[in-house]
Amino acid sequence: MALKTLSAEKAAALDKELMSDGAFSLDQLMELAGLSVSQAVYKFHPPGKGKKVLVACGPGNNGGDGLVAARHLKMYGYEPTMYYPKRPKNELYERLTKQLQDFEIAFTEDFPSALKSTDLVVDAIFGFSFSGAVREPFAEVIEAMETTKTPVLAVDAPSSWNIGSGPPESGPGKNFQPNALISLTAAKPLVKWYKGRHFVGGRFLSKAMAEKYDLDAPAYQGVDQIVEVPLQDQKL
Ligand SMILES: NC(=O)C1=CN([C@@H]2O[C@H](COP(=O)(O)OP(=O)(O)OC[C@H]3O[C@@H](n4cnc5c(N)ncnc54)[C@H](O)[C@@H]3O)[C@@H](O)[C@H]2O)[C@H](O)CC1
Ligand SMILES: [K+]
Repeated sequence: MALKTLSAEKAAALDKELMSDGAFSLDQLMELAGLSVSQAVYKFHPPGKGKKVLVACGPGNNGGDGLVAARHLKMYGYEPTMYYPKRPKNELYERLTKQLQDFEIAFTEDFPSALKSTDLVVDAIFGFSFSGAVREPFAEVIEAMETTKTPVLAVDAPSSWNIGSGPPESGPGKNFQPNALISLTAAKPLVKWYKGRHFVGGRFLSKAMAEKYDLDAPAYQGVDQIVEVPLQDQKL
């Protein structure tokens, strides 16, 4: 079965529609997205494999998903450390950051050093609104994720990849191949170039909305917020 994907433009339009006609707030969508990310971490890298998780957050909502996920990970018994170098003045992100501080979650400004002692990295730097060449300080972070032997789980997209055409032809991210990916709402066309384990999450799509955007609703089981996509179904 071919996997149906959502372009960057359609993903942005769907996001907007969920928050207008769909009557969701961004807080709700981000909470569900981040909860899905935390479940994907648990499935891909259960605490028994190592509890230290370095969560790299970018300046937009992809970074917001990382902030939410970290709070849930702490609840599950992980020891998250946050790398969050660009913090726009935004009430939602500020509240999520305050929650993490209250949960005594550490923040670092030195990604390369933190990477040396972590068991897993969550890449929540860029999602479907990324475009162009990576600007600092994220270029060096992407280069570090590209070469590390530590497993990396990417949120919605491997950061630096073009949503439609995959890894960049040159520069940071050219050889970035995360070990796990959680697509939110639906896979993006970049999954064609992706080789690792793949989860889908973001369990907030009505049947009508899925049909309107020509998406297959994932077969979520019970209380799960994620579904794993078998490799053979990843063909586009
Ligand atoms: N419906 C859903 O599936 C939901 C998904 N969510 C998550 O939101 C992101 C998309 O968030 P958005 O704020 O639109 O953008 P990004 O986080 O991808 O990035 C924007 C951010 O990055 C900066 N930027 C863009 N290009 C570059 C560059 N080349 N170099 C440096 N910086 C760059 C830009 O200026 C912005 O600051 C989606 O992927 C999901 O993860 C929601 O949480 C809920 C609903
Ligand atoms: K990402």
